[in-house]
Amino acid sequence: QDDSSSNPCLLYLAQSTIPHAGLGMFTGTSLHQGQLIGRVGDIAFPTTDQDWHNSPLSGFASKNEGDYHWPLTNYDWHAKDIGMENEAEDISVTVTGFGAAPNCHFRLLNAEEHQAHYDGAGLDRYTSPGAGAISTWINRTTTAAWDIEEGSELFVDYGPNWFLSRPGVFGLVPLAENYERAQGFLTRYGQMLALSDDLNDLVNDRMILSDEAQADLWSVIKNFPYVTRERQALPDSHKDAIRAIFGDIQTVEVENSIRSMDYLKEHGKCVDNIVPGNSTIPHAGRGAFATRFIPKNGLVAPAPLVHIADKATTNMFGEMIGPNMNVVRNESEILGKQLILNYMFGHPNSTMLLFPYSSNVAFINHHATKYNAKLQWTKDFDFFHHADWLEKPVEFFEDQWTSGLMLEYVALRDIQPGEEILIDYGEEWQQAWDEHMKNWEAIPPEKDFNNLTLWTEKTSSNRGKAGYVRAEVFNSDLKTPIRTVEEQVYDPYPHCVELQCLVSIGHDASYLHAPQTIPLFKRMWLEERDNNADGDLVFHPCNITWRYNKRDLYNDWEEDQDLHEFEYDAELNIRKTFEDVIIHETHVITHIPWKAIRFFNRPYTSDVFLKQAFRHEMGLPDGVWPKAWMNLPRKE
Ligand SMILES: C[S@@+](CC[C@H](N)C(=O)[O-])C[C@H]1O[C@@H](n2cnc3c(N)ncnc32)[C@H](O)[C@@H]1O
Repeated sequence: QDDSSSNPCLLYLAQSTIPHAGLGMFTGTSLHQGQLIGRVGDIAFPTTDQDWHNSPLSGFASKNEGDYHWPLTNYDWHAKDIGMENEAEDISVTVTGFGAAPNCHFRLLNAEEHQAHYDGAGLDRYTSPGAGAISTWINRTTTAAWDIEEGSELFVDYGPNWFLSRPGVFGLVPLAENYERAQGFLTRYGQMLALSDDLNDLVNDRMILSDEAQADLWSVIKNFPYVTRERQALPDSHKDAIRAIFGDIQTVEVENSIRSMDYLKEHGKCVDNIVPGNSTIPHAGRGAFATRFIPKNGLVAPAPLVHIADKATTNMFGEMIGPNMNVVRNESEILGKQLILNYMFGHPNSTMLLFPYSSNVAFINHHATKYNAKLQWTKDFDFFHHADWLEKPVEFFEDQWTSGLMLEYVALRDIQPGEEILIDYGEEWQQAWDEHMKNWEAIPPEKDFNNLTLWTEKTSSNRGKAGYVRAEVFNSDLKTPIRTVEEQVYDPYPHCVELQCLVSIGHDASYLHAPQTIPLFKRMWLEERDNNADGDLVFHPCNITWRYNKRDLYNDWEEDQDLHEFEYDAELNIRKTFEDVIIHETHVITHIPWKAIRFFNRPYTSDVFLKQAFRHEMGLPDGVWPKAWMNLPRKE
């Protein structure tokens, strides 16, 4: 894997340096602060309204309620952190690679993660049967938070809530403040060992206890039965504790979190043998390409797996009015399936699904005859891969909340650098794809009456609003004037975008106590008031009513930082509740700068929600899929 010094393996999966933490991700090269880790960012999958689609039939009042827990929840990120919050009403995001494999260690957060980018891989919804079948959210990059030595384990920030909400599952992982307190404890402990405030007495070995007694005492402290996060933050060995009294816990932890390159080459698995690129297969989107020569039977990539016991949890339902007059799911109407299903392995005789989550394996496409790789169960990595789970019935996995299975993609022949990696997804998949190709109908943009995607309100005509253009396209166009409501009658924006203005809608409390006052507010847009980080900084839907040319308004407009030539007036219709009273207000705001008017993507309009989008899990062959998991009758 690492035979060329000019092309070393950049990333490894290996046993974490944190005891009992399973897998860890390690860098195969040293990194400078700010440097991209690996070759590209990771792919992200939106899972939408998952609580609602799996809610009890009495339903929730809104799609944001409820708390359906499936194994992928442990690997999910907040949509806002990934830049995907406008995809749907309720959305959580699964990210492969750095989004799933590294551990979190609050003293060693050496890897910083960024947002994903929308890119449809050239699959146009009006012309390609592949549109909507792949994730358009890619390249969520990770960079080094500081200079990192080769062989270091990489840690990302899961956020404290992740651990605070899972004490039973993951033990008491120390948070940043626990390390502070543990460091304080160590200072006192050092003073006690020397019976002196001068910690140099420790170095000079003026301690009141023998080495052996010190080690015993430390083991009593560490092994005391009532676990706390502070105690977990203390170094494991007495030797490290003494070092940490002088340096700090972080220095000791950094040293302990480095594995030698020899160890990684021998015991780790390289996750840098493939990168995404445009697939050689029509309508497939992206594919995975070899970054180096991979010999026959060599490892293409390891694939740790999240298991899901019931594939029905990926079903997405239509809506109906429920017993409490709220919108609940209609059990008899499966409208679609979560996109992530296309990236999971399954078997026609089983309800189980497996999601491979290491870097770039999600990009591996299918070819029924030209496949050059296959899947097999990992034979080593006992600290993670539970071979005995292959004998367990499906019910066992319903209560298993952490992953513990690993497949490997292995080369069936020598693979040259730059070759696309292909596997065989199986006959069922091929049949489903052939069927999809036969039935898929191209719908021209003129027939786009906001009716191509699920859960959007159809219109009877497109009024010229046809075509799918992402908000980002409008937002990056500094030149073109934003159209007023009047202009939009003749020249509307597409259905999929909405204009919003950054305006502070708060006002004097005296008004709120006198709602009989005509709730109309008119004023100029003010930087300090409307774009104030201490304020609410919220965008609200707005109607652009007027446009001014800044040349007519100001002599020195070009000195303005905002080089857009225009300013705008807008009307905002706001609904508020105050002490159970609903108040409708109109805010007329004049002279709004371009930067305070943004286009937003409307929920349920992106390719994932296309009604005709292809959905089918990838198949694992009979010889690989465990018999014990075949809980469905065999189809003829
Ligand atoms: C695991 S993903 C592979 C990566 C995907 N191509 C991408 O761009 O993210 C599986 C999906 O890729 C597409 N795909 C894979 N092999 C294909 C093929 N032979 N023909 C058409 N589409 C294919 C299908 O949309 C399938 O559901």
